[in-house]
Amino acid sequence: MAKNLKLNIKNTQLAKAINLDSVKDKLAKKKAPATKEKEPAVKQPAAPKAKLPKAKPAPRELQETIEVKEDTPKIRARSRSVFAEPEKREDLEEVSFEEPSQESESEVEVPLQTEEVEMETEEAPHETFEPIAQEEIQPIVETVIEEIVAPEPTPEAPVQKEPEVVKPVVPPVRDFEPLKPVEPKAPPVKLGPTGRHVKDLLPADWGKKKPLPTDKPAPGQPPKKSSEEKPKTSDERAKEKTKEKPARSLDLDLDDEEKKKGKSGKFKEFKDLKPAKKQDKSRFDSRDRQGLRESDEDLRWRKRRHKSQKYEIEDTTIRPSSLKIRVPISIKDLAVQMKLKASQLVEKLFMQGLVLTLNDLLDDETTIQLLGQEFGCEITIDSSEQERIRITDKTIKEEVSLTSEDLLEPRAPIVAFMGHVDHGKTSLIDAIRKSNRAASEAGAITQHIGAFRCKTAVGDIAILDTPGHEAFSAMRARGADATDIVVLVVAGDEGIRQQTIEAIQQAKEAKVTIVVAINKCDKPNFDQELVYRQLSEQELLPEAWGGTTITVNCSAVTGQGIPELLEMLALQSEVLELKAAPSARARGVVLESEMHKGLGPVATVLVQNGTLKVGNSCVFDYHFGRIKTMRDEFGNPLQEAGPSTPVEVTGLSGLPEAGQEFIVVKDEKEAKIISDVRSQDRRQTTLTVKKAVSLEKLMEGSKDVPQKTLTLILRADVQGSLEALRAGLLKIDSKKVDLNIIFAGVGEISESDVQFANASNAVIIGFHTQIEGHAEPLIKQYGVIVKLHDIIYHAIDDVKELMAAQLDKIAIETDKAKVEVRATFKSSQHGVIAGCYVLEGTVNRNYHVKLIRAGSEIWKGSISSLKRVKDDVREVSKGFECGILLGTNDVQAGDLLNVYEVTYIKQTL
Ligand SMILES: Nc1nc2c(ncn2[C@@H]2O[C@H](COP(=O)(O)OP(=O)(O)OP(=O)(O)O)[C@@H](O)[C@H]2O)c(=O)[nH]1
Repeated sequence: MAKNLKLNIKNTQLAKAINLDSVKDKLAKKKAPATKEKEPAVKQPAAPKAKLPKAKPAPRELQETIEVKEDTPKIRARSRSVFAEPEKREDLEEVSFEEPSQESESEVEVPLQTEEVEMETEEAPHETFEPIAQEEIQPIVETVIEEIVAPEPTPEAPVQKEPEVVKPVVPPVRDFEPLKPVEPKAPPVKLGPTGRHVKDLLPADWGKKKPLPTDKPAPGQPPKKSSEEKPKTSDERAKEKTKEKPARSLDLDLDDEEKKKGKSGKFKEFKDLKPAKKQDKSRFDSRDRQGLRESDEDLRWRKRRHKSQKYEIEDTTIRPSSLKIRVPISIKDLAVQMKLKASQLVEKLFMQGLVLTLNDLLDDETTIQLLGQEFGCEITIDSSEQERIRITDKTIKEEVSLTSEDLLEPRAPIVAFMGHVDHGKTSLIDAIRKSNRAASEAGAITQHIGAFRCKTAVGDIAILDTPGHEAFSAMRARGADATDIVVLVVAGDEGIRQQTIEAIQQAKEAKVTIVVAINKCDKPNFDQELVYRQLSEQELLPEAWGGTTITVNCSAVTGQGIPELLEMLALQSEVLELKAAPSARARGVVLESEMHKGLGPVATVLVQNGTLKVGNSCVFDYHFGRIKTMRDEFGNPLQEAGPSTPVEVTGLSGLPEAGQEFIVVKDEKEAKIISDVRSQDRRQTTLTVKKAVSLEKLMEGSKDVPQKTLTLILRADVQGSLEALRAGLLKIDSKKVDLNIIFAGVGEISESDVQFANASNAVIIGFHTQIEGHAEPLIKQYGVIVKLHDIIYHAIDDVKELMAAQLDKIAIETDKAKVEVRATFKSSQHGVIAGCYVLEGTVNRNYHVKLIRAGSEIWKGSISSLKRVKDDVREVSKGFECGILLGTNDVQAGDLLNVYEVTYIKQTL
């Protein structure tokens, strides 16, 4: 207690002294902040003077104190109050008694108006001193004593007030600003809405590097240095005023160095290199106001980070250690999958002796796997899709042979009627079907493959009527492939002809049973023996002659022998043990296809195994479809078609080619996948073939390349006719003219066909088709040649003529007369005129002349003018004189003129 009392007394005395001093300090602080070291020295001598009876002279002492502490920075007093020890908390209390109005005034002052602040701080002591009388001071002292004597002074109370006092003194320092020593005498600054001072938001060199153009030195005064021309910040002004030299910013140091070094200094050079950047920095915009502007250091750091990140991305490319790919694959695609550059693969392949480009295809598994090993990647070949498309690898016969006997049932034979033109195939089928198809056929030639299912006395027969003309060889071959039995129709009055022989060969190649129908037995010149002999020559020895070949004499007109023929077919069917599995998925072959205007692609298919149902999803080689409708040969709708049934189906994605196989798959998606894969493979194959062909042509080019080309566009009503036409045209053999079919399609000749023909200078050949109404004006407009035919060999002959027309005509020279030049006459108008005498023959003015001098030809050309005396004449005969004007003036007396006629003839293919 005693100790506490003693302390209280001391504190009381001190408080009295400090009370006065605090007033002095308060005034002094506003004038100049004191240093921390000097403060005790100032305060302690003031303490004994701070007695209450001697309160009156206090103002004078204060005045003296103020004078003494004039240079003492005010901030020291305040910063001390913040960090003061607990026993010196009186100072803090004093600070709390400072007039808030003055603090607030100084706090709201704008730093750039430093002069005004200084003026206020200088005048403040006078203003404060005069109104503060002794009476006013006394109660303040008492209050202070009471507070200090209080039994439990709360140390937090002054601390809570500290931020209010200190906050304006210590300016907020931005991270990117160079740290500056806290300026003791820095005036309170005004903060912006962002909590930062405007100065801090400005670039460090803002306002320093751009002297105002109007800032010229006053007359008579020395010109200011560049550094002096810069607007001074409040900090600089404070430094100048206190005449202290604290650590300066980097910019100022550099400026000093620049002054020392002159214009050749490094800093100067740097500034010169980046003037634009400097100019940008001097801008002050909303980004600066919001504190979003990045400093140079920030930008440099960002660049460094960006660079390092980039490097890391390149360096950390993750390459697969194993891959599963499909073959064939292009080098480009393989590189993408291996995360490599294509050039790297090309380089490795080159090292292995393979010169390839990016788009070349790799299909050799070993090469691909070796390539993968070079880059540490294990490559396996994905054959799942290849297996998928191999669903038709097994033939239908193989598939049936592998089917369980329980599932197999006997099926109707598929019979193809083949033979020479007009030997009576269609008539014979008609006799069987009791229908008459031949009457409606153009040129009495069967142009389309037909398919029928006939009910006969011996059972059902599926009949294919194949065309007889040679152009249909391809179709016939396909017909033979799809059939079980070939009925070889031979007219008994004519015997075997060329196309009969072809049909025999195709049937033999297809290993199909042959039954010979010797037709037209009703004719008087029917010769059975002749046909037997010819058959035996073709290694088809008739049964009648001890062979195995079945022959039947018949007549389509009278119907003679037709039942025997059907019996023979049934017998052969039994021998062949024709069976199929109706419960299996349907498989078969496309016989015909055409584009129907309303139905789209329509195909005639022959079901060979299984049962085809409406709604089945099928793959037609590289086309697919879902069976929408199904009809028989009479147009009757069907819901399903069993083995050996030809039907017409719709719902296809495209127009399948005759002879292509079809197979039913799980669903439409599966069908699409398979057709897509097949299309892709086909494209690649086509590209390879084209490349090879072009290379071959290139090699042949040096020998004999056709100089002329006839370009064609083909249109036919159905796919079979189109192929037959194309096959017939491609058979035209010519070394002089090349035939180029740029498009072949089913349907009418359209506008686009005409435009295409015009663009490619092509001729359009229409076979069993017609021209669309809109296309006709275009044909006239462009002058495109369009040839329409219903008979295939007429179309082929027409094309041959067109090909021949492409060839240049051959000039043939025929000697007509011999003429001697006996004199020459010069004409100012025409040149030299030869005065001639016709030795032999007749000279016509349309003839040509060879000028012979001393046995050699010196000129060759046409006669420009032929005259008798002064008259132009058409001809001059032997023994007459005439004047001949040639195309040359080099004519002399004694020259001979060989007169000849030039005629042109067409070349043949
Ligand atoms: N006398 C007689 N004439 C027949 C007989 N069969 C066919 N013909 C005639 O022979 C001609 C040709 O008959 P088609 O049935 O068109 O002959 P095709 O073999 O089908 O001819 P392509 O369709 O060109 O292959 C027709 O005029 C028939 O009338 C027959 O048995 N006796």
